[in-house]
Amino acid sequence: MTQIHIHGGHRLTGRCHVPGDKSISHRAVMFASIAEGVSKISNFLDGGDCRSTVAVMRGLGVQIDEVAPTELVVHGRGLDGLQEPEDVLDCGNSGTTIRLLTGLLAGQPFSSFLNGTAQIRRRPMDRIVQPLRRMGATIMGRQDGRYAPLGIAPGRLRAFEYDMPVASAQVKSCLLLAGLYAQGLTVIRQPGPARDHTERMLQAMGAPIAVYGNTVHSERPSSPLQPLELTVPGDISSAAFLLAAASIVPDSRITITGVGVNPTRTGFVEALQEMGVRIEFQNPREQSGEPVADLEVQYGELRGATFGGQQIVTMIDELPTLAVVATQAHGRTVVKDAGELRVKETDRIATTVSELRKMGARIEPTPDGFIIDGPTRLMGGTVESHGDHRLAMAMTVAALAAQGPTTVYGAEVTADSFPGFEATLQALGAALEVKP
Ligand SMILES: O=C(O)C1=C[C@@H](OP(=O)(O)O)[C@@H](O)[C@H](O)C1
Ligand SMILES: C=C(OP(=O)(O)O)C(=O)O
Repeated sequence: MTQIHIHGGHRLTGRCHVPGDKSISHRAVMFASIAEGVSKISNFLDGGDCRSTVAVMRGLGVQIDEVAPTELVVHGRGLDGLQEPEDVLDCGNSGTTIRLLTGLLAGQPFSSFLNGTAQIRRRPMDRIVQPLRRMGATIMGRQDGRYAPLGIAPGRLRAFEYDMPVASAQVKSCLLLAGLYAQGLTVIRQPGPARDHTERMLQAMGAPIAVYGNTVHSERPSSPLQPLELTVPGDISSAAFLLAAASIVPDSRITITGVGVNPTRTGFVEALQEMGVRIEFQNPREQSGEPVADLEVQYGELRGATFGGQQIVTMIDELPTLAVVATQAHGRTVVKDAGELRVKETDRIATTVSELRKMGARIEPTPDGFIIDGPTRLMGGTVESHGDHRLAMAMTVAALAAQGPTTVYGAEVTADSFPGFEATLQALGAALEVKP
């Protein structure tokens, strides 16, 4: 079990970059697989979750060449070219992989079986299975389709209209993909603006995806999808750990280059700004249909704030890290409307509270979030990841601002989404070492 040993209090300075965006990397490989022709994907995220997607697409008969770990060439097989897999498709720890793939596979003329780790088998799948069944899909799973493993029978789908009960880009994307294989026009209404990488990428490939505010339409393309030539922007969800660290370790000032700043993903940056952190967007540009900028952040005085409503979906994966920052802010920080945190890799409300309390934080769980009172002088100690990459990295950030040394156990999971996390922090001046 990998451990990270951290000595807090060393300021962070300099420039760095973060690996490619996880959400965009997953989608690029999946969508390139059903395009007609050869796609080139650069700055692909070479992390555990996206490697699961590559393995699954290979299992469906797609040739994917790794020119380098972050440079992929995908030989698209066209909309109707996927092949029946010979074995169960292993989605590893990745919710995005299993949920998007189920939508893609529900309308195929062959059977497939999807599974993952024990962690994936605990996460809810009824949110996709129920609407897909309404489209005519035949999907089996434990507890009537609530949990993986999932078995998908050959299916003919019909379009439908659906009001999503939760703001989830995975559910939306799953249904839009199913819509590409359904007869008629599928209409999806989302309660808030969840990340829109699926819409942007499929539109750029020529798919008939139309967006009207929070409503998205999908239907069967009348011509083949065009292949991609795409450089994946840096992952703002990975940048969040560095932004947080620089915000709470005195005298820090860093610049993170090439970060994707799609407005459906910038909630954490806006939250930090609301708490008083100075963050500058420099050199704004567009890269492969996504907005990108360099982000400069510096340490400063922080104040507590309240976050809820539609802002939550734009920073859902960053909320454990926001809790860490809130321990250093003056006054009370409240996070509400974030019940979705309970069904991620771990129950992130419970695990964030239990681990931060070990370092002396004043944090209370609520059914749909947490309440943090600050500022608190965090004390170094022994904490664990619970097998959750976001938690391992959030606790490392807490340790950087703490008094005395900290050990984060179970830290091998940082590579699920941010390979090079520890080395990036070391290069910025953090005092930490990794023990395998
Ligand atoms: O679509 C995506 O790429 C993702 C959507 C979010 O999940 P939900 O759709 O369950 O909110 C997020 O938590 C996950 O890390 C990636
Ligand atoms: C929730 C996450 O991912 P997934 O749902 O793809 O497992 C995450 O990366 O924080």
